[in-house]
Amino acid sequence: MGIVMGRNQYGKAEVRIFAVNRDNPRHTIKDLSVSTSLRGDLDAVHLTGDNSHCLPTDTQKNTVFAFAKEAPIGEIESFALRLGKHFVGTADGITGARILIDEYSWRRIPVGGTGHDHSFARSTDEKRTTAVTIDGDRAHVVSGLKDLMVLKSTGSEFWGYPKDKYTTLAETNERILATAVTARWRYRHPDVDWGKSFESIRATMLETFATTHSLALQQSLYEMGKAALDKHPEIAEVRLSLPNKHHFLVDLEFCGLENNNEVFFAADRPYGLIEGVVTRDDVEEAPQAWYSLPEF
Ligand SMILES: O=c1[nH]c(=O)c2[nH]c(=O)[nH]c2[nH]1
Repeated sequence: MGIVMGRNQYGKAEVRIFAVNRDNPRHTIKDLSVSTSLRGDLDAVHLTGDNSHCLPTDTQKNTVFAFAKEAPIGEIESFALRLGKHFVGTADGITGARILIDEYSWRRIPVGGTGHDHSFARSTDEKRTTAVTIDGDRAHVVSGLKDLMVLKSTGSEFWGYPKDKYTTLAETNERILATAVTARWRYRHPDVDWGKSFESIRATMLETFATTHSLALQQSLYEMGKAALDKHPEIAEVRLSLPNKHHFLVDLEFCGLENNNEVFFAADRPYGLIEGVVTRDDVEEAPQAWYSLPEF
C-alpha cells in the first residue's frame, strides 16, 4: 500500500485591491478581494520540494495588481477570466486555475442629483462574487452574492412538521422570516452582460423572497432559485445557502403585557441552515465549477 499526493491547488488568498479610475473628475472605484489558485503538474513540489512548476503566490499577487493597472478591471467576471487564462496560458505546468473575487458595494454619497464625484459610503456587508474555473481550454463562471440580509415581518408560517418527545417548537402561522442570502449561479456560456445579468438576478430573487408567502424557508429557497432560472436562460443552476435567523417572540406576561407579535429576541446562534441546488433537468452537471467553493 502506497501513499500518493491527491488533489491540490495553491495560490494567494484575499488579495485586497482598491482601484480608482481618475480619467475624469467623476471617479469610479473598484474594491475587491481576489484569491488565485493554480492547479496542474505539481507533484514535484509536493513530493520533493522541486519548485520548477511552482509560480510563487507572491507573483500571483503581483499579477493581480499589475492587471488592474494594465487595463480597466471592468466586471469581476471579465477580470477573473483574464487572470485565470493568463496563468494557465503562461505558467509552465499549470493547466487549471480558480479565481475567486468578492466585490464590496460602495455607493456615491448622495450630494446633489447624481451623488458626489469622489466620495463614497458603504452601509452593507453585501458582496457581489464570482468564481471562475479554468480547466485547460474550458472556462466555468459561477457568480453570485453573499451576506444580503433580508427580512419579512409577516407572510411566513411554519407548521405541520413531525413531532417527537424532543419537540418544543410551537407551530405558527405568523413569524418573522430573516436570512442572509448567499447565492451562486452557474453561467451556461461566457457571452453575457455580466453586470446587467447580476442586477436582474439579484432583483428577481429579492422580489420573490418578498412576494412568496412562505410555509418554510426551504420553499422560499426553491422559489427564489426557480424565478432566477425562469427569467435567465443564460444560467444553468442556482445554489443557495440561507441561515434561518430566528426571531423568538418575547413572553412579556411577567409584567402583564400582551405581546401581539411585536417584540422579538433576535438570536444570532444557533441558526437553521437551509441549503439547496435549483437546477434545470436538461443541463449537464459541472462539478468542477463548484469544487472547493466555500459554502457548497
Ligand atoms: O423554515 C423553516 N424550516 C425548517 O426546517 C425549520 N426548522 C425549525 O426549527 N424552524 C424552521 N423553519
